[in-house]
Amino acid sequence: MTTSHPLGVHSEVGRLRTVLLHRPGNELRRLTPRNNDALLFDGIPWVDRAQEEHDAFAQLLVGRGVEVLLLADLLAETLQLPAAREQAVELTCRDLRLGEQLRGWLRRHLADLAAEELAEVLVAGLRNDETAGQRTLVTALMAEDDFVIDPLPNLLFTRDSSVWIGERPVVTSLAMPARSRETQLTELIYTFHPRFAGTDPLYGWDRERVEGGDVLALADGVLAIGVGQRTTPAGAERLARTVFDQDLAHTLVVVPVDQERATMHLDTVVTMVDVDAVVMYPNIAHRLSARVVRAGAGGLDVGEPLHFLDAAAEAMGIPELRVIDTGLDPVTAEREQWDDGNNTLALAPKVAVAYERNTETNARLEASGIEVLAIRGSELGSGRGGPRCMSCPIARDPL
Ligand SMILES: NC(=[NH2+])NCCC[C@H](N)C(=O)O
Repeated sequence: MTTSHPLGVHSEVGRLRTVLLHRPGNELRRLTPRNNDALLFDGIPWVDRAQEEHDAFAQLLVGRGVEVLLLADLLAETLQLPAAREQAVELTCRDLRLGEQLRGWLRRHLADLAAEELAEVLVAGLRNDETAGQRTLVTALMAEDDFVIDPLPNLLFTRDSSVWIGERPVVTSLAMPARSRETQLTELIYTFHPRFAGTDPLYGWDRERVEGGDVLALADGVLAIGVGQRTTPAGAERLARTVFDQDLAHTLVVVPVDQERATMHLDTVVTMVDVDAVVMYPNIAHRLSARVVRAGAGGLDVGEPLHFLDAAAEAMGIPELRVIDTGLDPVTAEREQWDDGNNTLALAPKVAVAYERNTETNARLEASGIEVLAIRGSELGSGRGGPRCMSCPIARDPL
């Protein structure tokens, strides 16, 4: 293990020191052609290969001196603590679909599991036919393969279920039913795990919707927040008030994003690759707008809509936010955007991890002086997320 660095994130591109990943596991084996849409996957991944791809991603990061924390390890360690276990069991069993009888059994069953086993069930879920032959009206009427506890295949995208703003971990609040339980787990980890003792988590899983994929740390004190399919206007407002009150940022750049699957988060269309440069989906680059929001007397001071690049540059206090011109024809651009070509993870200024399949976008990045570290992702990508989605930076060096 690498030596640990002070926790905190003040930019998108400062040298990455510590990152939270989730190695995909049995939760992916729950996907079927009948449930994959609801579980937000566009296909049925070959799980062994997805794990190999993910291991290679993690190895690349370790090779570059990044400390990789795995969510399942942190969760199992957290669940060693009785208070954490109790909270986990209580929240999981709240689900109304269970009914009182099954809930009672589930409480006892979960309470008896060892920490690693409990972590596994919380992530991979539990099917009706795995309830040890419980005979209740609910289990009798549910199909055998219905879930009593839903699996969390999108835990892979650790970017969304928490985000560090300065020295504070923010527990987000996810919009889609298939993901809402994820942040109960990140909240547990940040609240109880000794690695995070002394940090003070913000926000919470049961608040107005904010997803980490919509949050970009443009510069110290300046955040961009996408509002669209996932983060709601009310979520952006609550985040603004929270970060201003806590002095974690002075400016928010609020960016409306089309409410479509292809652009479910801001980071599916724009990510930073240098202190003053972004890679951006060319088909919308000209029409992405934003409002600059600052703390005002008695509330929020909300600016008029500007072009995103102008709003961001103004907020960052720089003359221009450069766009790496990927110059792609609209069809290639659309294909590579769908495959997360714009979803790069910066390891340092001008160094970014990207999916290898987006050859044209990557070639243009290289031509603009960005070192591209290409990873395979044919299986990982079936959940519609790239290197940035699959990583939650916990420590980056100041710029
Ligand atoms: N930050 C991101 N772009 N995350 C991608 C998340 C993909 C995931 N299947 C979902 O629909 O939620």
